[in-house]
Amino acid sequence: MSAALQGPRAEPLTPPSSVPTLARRAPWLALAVGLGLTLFAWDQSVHALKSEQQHRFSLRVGALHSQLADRLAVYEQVARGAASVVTAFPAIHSAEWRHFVDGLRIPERYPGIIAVAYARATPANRGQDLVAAMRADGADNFRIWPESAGAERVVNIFAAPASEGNNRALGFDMMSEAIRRNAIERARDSGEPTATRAITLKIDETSGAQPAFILYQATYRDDRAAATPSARRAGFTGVVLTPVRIAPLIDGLFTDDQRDVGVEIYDTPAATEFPLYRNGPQRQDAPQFSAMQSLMVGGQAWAVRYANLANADLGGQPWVPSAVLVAGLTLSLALFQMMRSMTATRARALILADRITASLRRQEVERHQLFTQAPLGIALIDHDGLIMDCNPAFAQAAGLSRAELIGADMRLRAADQSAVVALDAALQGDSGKLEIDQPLLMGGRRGHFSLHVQPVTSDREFLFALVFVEDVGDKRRAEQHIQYLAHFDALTGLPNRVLLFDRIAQALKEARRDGDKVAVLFIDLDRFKVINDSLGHSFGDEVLRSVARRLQAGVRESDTVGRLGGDEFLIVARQVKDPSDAAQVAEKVVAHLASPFNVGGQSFVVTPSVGISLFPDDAEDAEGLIRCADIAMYNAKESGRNGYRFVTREMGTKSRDRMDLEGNLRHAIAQGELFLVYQPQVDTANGHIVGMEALIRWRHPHEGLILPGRFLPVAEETGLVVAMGDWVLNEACAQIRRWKDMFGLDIPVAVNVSGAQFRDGQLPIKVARALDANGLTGPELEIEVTESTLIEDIDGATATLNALKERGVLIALDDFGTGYSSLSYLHRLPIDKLKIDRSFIHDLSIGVSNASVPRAIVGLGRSLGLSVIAEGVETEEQLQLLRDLTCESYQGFLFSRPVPAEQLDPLLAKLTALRALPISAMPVSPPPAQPTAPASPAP
Ligand SMILES: Nc1nc2c(ncn2[C@@H]2O[C@@H]3COP(=O)(O)O[C@H]4[C@@H](O)[C@H](n5cnc6c(=O)[nH]c(N)nc65)O[C@@H]4COP(=O)(O)O[C@H]3[C@H]2O)c(=O)[nH]1
Repeated sequence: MSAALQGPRAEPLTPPSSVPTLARRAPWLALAVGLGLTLFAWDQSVHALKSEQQHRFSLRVGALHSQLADRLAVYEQVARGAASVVTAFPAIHSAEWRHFVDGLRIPERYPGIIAVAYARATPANRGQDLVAAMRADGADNFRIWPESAGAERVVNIFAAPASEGNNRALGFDMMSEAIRRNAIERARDSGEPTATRAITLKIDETSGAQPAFILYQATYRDDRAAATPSARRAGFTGVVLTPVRIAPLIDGLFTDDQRDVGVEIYDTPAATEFPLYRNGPQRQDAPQFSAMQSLMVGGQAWAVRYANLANADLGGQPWVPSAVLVAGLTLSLALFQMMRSMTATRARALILADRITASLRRQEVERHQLFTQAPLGIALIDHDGLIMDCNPAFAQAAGLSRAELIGADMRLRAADQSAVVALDAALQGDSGKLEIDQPLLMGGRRGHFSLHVQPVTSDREFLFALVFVEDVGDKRRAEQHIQYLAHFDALTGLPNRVLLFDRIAQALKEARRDGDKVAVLFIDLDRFKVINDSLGHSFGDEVLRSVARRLQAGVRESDTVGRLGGDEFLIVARQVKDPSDAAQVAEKVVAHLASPFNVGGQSFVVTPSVGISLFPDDAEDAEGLIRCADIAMYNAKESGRNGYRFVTREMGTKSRDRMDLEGNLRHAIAQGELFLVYQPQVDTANGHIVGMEALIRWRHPHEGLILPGRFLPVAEETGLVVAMGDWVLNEACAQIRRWKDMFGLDIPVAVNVSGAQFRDGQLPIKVARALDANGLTGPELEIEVTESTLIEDIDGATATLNALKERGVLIALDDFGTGYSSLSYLHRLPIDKLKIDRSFIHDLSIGVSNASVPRAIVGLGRSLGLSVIAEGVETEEQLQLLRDLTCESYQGFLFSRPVPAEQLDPLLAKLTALRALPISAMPVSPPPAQPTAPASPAP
């Protein structure tokens, strides 16, 4: 198949170069833009969230800071209030102080304030007065401490609510300690609430450091003293002090929902290392939001740092950035995917388009190849009958060039009118087929063409007509040849059986019409098988061709000579008025074949046996006539060959008998109807029995004894002869065994084997089995085979004979002298004995021959070292002649007919006795021939 006609190859699905780069990159660009926008939106949403949270944080910080400032202001108010009380009641006693402070309900309302105390300023030298006054007020153990002091003392005289710690602080000179002193002096000078830096309160010194501060509010002798610092210093009477622990102060300030904001307080804005207060566990290094605020506490600047703790709920919608991110990514990827699939679809579409285009191109090429290379002639004809196009095969069939054909008017130029009709029909929409034995177009080549004219339409509209042309010349010739082979004999060229039947049928039709007779002559060549077997098939074929020529030359033209097969010919003679007309034809046949044939340098005579049947006398159809002629031919053969016979009623009966015989023979073996007779073979010189030949007989239940000449041909034709031969072999061996046991028989018994047994290939095995079964060694048995059997397949026969010889049996060549072959093969065969055919012995007695053949055979035997026996010796004269020829032995009616085995027992007994005699006592002349009469009908 040409490459153009091959199917499309599987191509990889890669985008073709025609898909633009931009289109291929578009999904990636879209993905990049999508991701960019997503990140931007996410960033914006994060910023918005942060701003919102920052704002909320600021609001909360503002609220917290105000709360803190407010509380401290309230605490300052407490100090101020207490100072007002002291100013109003300078002589206030400790009980009244306690009463006043208890009324403030400090623990509940002012978390972190440890006490509200009052310290009185007194010059150092008036300290004892103060102690005395205090003791007089009920504080028995009151003393001022520490004792070493400056010129001015400010001594803690009242502290409420009463507690062990507060009581312990009584008498403490606060000017003795720098931080306190500093604060008191600022308080004294300013008249405003003044706080210390962060300190550890005296009451906490033992229990552990807790950041605290003390808020001082100075008291004066009268309010006017507050006008200037010096006036205030002059009118200074003491200070109200409120020690405050910072942690409780702040802790109590915030509600639970405010605790997610971390607060750190430092007492100096510069030192933010160690906080006075921290409400979170640890300071966060990088809190999300933080703010530093300052706070004035008693004239002391505090720094307050606010920061959102990790768990801070700053409101807003924190999920929004994540949602934006997820949505953006999803959308970007979806867009990417969609664009990719759109690009892939487009790419696939382009690939498909490419493929379809390629496929269309290929189809175009294929159509063109098909059109140009088609062995069928194709022409396209338009609606005017003009040739639009045609392929080379059409041009070749037409015998014109393509240029001459294109545009030619097919209808005007067609040489055959039927082609014009078919074309007209096609132009009208009808297809048609025809065969023409003309040129396709006038002026073109003549040929035998098969034309098929086919209109081509689309939507019922005629497009053009197609004319297919096939040159069927060769086909027709082949068909004619096949026809010829089907009806004619390939070897001779004569009509065969099929045509003969046809010719007879035709002749019968004519004869019925004209009231004539038809004669059928069945011709079989005598002894043709021998020619074929001995001289070879090609020789036989040449003889058959020569016979055919002579037969044809000898009949009228209206008669038919045919060959049925093998050496059987048939002549059908018409217009036969009388049987004598048929006889004349037969005589002519015999006469024509009478003169010798010369084939391959050899000259010989072939004689025919002819059987004649007549219509309507003998049969009314071909089959019947041939069967009758066949029967008549057999009769002619039986009657001595080389002649003709008309079929008779009796012949028909005989033929039927033959068929009956075949049927009965099949049962004969099984029914035990066969038996053997034995004919002695005698030494010509001394008359001693030297051997015996076993011969088959059939005792038919109705017909009595039947000789082999009648049933053997049937057995051979049907193949029954093989089974029959097996039986003979076994029976003969069994008889040898019996005779051996009875008389110590030591002469061979001969058994005939047919050609079929020989060809069977099993003969040596069967012989060995028969010998073994009867305990025989081999030389007791002699196998007789005819010359023609050997010549059929000389190599196969040699092998069989050698195998038999190896087993020890003797071989005799039967009917010797009747064959056509040269005798050159003899020395190659392991033969022991030649048997001169009885026809030569018979000829001796009637003086036809001068004994040249028997003499030659005896001479041949001697030269080859073979013994020679003559068959059919009936007279003393024949015996004498054989003695003269020094032929060693003979068999024949003269000595004994073939007889059943038991009839030979006396002879064999005698033979045994003779063997026992000394040689001198033996008779010199042969014993008188005493043909033993057969027990049952003479065999
Ligand atoms: N006119 C005349 N005939 C004599 C004379 N002496 C013997 N004959 C006959 O000559 C034939 C000799 O046998 P054959 O040539 O082998 O010829 C045999 C042999 O070819 C064949 N045949 C016989 N028995 C068998 C057998 O068992 N197997 C096969 N395959 N063939 C057998 O049948 C042929 C005919 O056998 P038979 O009828 O028994 O005929 C026998 C025998 O009866 C005589 O003096 N005058």
